[in-house]
Amino acid sequence: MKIAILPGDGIGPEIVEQAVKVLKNLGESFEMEFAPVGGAGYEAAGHPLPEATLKLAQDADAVLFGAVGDWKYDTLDRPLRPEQAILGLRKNLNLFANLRPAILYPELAGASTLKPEVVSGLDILIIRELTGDIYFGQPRGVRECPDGPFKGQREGFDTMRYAEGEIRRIAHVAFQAAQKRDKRLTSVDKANVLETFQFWKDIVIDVHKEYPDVALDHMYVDNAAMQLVRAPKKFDVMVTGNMFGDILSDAAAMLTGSIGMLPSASLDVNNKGLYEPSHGSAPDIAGKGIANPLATILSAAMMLRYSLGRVEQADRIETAVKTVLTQGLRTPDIFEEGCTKVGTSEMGDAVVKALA
Ligand SMILES: NC(=O)C1=CN([C@@H]2O[C@H](COP(=O)(O)OP(=O)(O)OC[C@H]3O[C@@H](n4cnc5c(N)ncnc54)[C@H](O)[C@@H]3O)[C@@H](O)[C@H]2O)C=CC1
Ligand SMILES: CC(C)CC(=O)C(=O)O
Ligand SMILES: [Mg+2]
Repeated sequence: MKIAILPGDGIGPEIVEQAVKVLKNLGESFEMEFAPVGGAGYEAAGHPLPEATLKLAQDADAVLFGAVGDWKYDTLDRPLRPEQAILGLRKNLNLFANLRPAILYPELAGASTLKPEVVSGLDILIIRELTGDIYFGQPRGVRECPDGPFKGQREGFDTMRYAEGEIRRIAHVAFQAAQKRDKRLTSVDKANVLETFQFWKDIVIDVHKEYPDVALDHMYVDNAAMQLVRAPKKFDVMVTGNMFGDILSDAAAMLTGSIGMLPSASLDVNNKGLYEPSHGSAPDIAGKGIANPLATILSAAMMLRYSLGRVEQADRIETAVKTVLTQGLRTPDIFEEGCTKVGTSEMGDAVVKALA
């Protein structure tokens, strides 16, 4: 079984190192091959997604990804910017279904910025469509404004679009996920303003006919953002488009105590996938040895569960993460009085030690 390991930039290499350490201590021999991606890809091969890296990802059984991006690349032409690597991987591997489970470990109830009673017991699943929407829609660019009061000036523009088949397939993923949980699905849209999301809503309602056992409701994205911090436990599964899902899942991350706790799986139709923490490359803390590696370690667990058919191994990792939290070990982002502050590598070592 071959895993492509793409550490990327910033804290990417530090946190991926911990997940690799955990994988190597499970008592199974996974073939792992490393390749540069993002800014590291640009430095190594002049492109954020070098051909060899893409081929490795395509040929592997699963991809473990760190994060890409650094402020120093923000002035490059867009096709050369590090973020194009993760967008390119998602598109080339058809990873249209992004699963972001926001679970609050009871030990971290006090680490959340929200009151413990608002978040304790939280277990929601955000399903984000990942290969469509305004992130990929064409045309886009900067042009001369053709009309209106700003005619003749430069304007920036992007295109929001969703094809029927794109909405149907993510809706099926969401309904099926809800069937395995509390059978409640909230579709998040902006149908009151956007044509694309009225269409989204209509298609989700149509797909619902095939899942009568799931209770479906609809919520505008602005209200959803508010409800996520007001009463997050009311949600079971949420499904939404690429941009809204990007934003809402970062908000949901804070319900779990830190964005360093939120793993993700990005899957194709056959459950082949790329696994990465939901956060970015955190250049502000890179190289300091303080990044929380748990989201990445939990992403590796998702990889074992969804793509590699090693459910028991995934369970072992998730139990080990619970154990280290019970032991009171905390990276600075989730630190509270009375706990033991540890760095990235110490946290990785502790998870390895806790593997039953
Ligand atoms: N999938 C990817 O590779 C993604 C890449 N990015 C890129 O990452 C770079 C930084 O973006 P930001 O907006 O700052 O988002 P970010 O998620 O990297 O960081 C936001 C804040 O969260 C903190 N943080 C993130 N992960 C953490 C962890 N594991 N432990 C402790 N603290 C953590 C950071 O220190 C920062 O204060 C940009 O270049 C951006 O484009 C952003 C999101 C996703
Ligand atoms: C860098 C972006 C393309 C992605 C992002 O913010 C995300 O996937 O959460
Ligand atoms: Mg994001």
